[in-house]
Amino acid sequence: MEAELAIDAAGVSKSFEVTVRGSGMRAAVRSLIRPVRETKQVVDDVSLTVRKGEFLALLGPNGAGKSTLIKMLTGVLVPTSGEIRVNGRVPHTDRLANARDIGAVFGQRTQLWWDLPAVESLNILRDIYGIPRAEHADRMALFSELLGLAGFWRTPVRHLSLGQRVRCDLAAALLHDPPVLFLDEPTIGMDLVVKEQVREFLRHQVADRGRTVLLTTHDMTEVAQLCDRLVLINGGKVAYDGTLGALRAAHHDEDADVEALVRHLYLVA
Ligand SMILES: Nc1ncnc2c1ncn2[C@@H]1O[C@H](COP(=O)(O)OP(=O)(O)OP(=O)(O)O)[C@@H](O)[C@H]1O
Repeated sequence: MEAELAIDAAGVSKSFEVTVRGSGMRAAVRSLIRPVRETKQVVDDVSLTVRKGEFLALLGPNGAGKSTLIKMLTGVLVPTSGEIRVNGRVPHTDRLANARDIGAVFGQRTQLWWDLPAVESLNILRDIYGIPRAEHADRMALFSELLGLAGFWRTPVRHLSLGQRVRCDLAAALLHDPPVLFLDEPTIGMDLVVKEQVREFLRHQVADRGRTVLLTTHDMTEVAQLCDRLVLINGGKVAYDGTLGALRAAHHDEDADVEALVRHLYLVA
């Protein structure tokens, strides 16, 4: 892998074995007695390289295969075929070392302990990662300031609003200072002011801290504001890989609305 690549995926595919059921009671009973299995191709021969310090948007319609791809890049899922290197490692075979060098936020699901205040989860993560206390205190102070956590991080996670909880998840993902950050719909459920605060935080993470970020989102304003490059997945395949500028140029419209351009890509891909 070239030294400047944070992520290098070559010909990656993922399929799942699923049970096919017809509709109606009779079909449901038949499927219990003799289930019909079929292979569902969810990610199909995806090749993708991401340079260190790049802010990449991974876009695509619902069910396109984005989360499945991220789960393979983080080592949660094993590809059916193809090769993945993240920070030079194969994520699913070197999970422990990989976990030290990546952070991940899945907006729909928390990684924090549900019954504990977020600050306690962050303290447990400090011990798991072996972060020196002074470093931990500095990062906590910074995250508290930039993400506005102090107002609610002593509340049990289960009592937090979605937007509050995801901000705590972001702090947890970055606590061990990983060079690569995976964000799967991180601003879901956030109000306008908090969204802007989180975007500013993410900009700082890339511009000042040099992190590599791979972001999936359905919010095209976010993409236009944050990302250097868009990779669009449709039906498990890469349908577009390039900058927003190149996409606009291809449409001969420098001011074209990013949402309209991406919608067009969804339809033609
Ligand atoms: N474990 C699984 N078993 C069977 N099918 C699965 C599994 N996980 C995901 N899928 C299917 O794979 C497809 C892609 O799902 P995925 O979650 O990767 O999509 P996505 O692009 O992240 O969508 P969204 O934008 O809605 O979050 C969907 O059709 C989904 O039902």
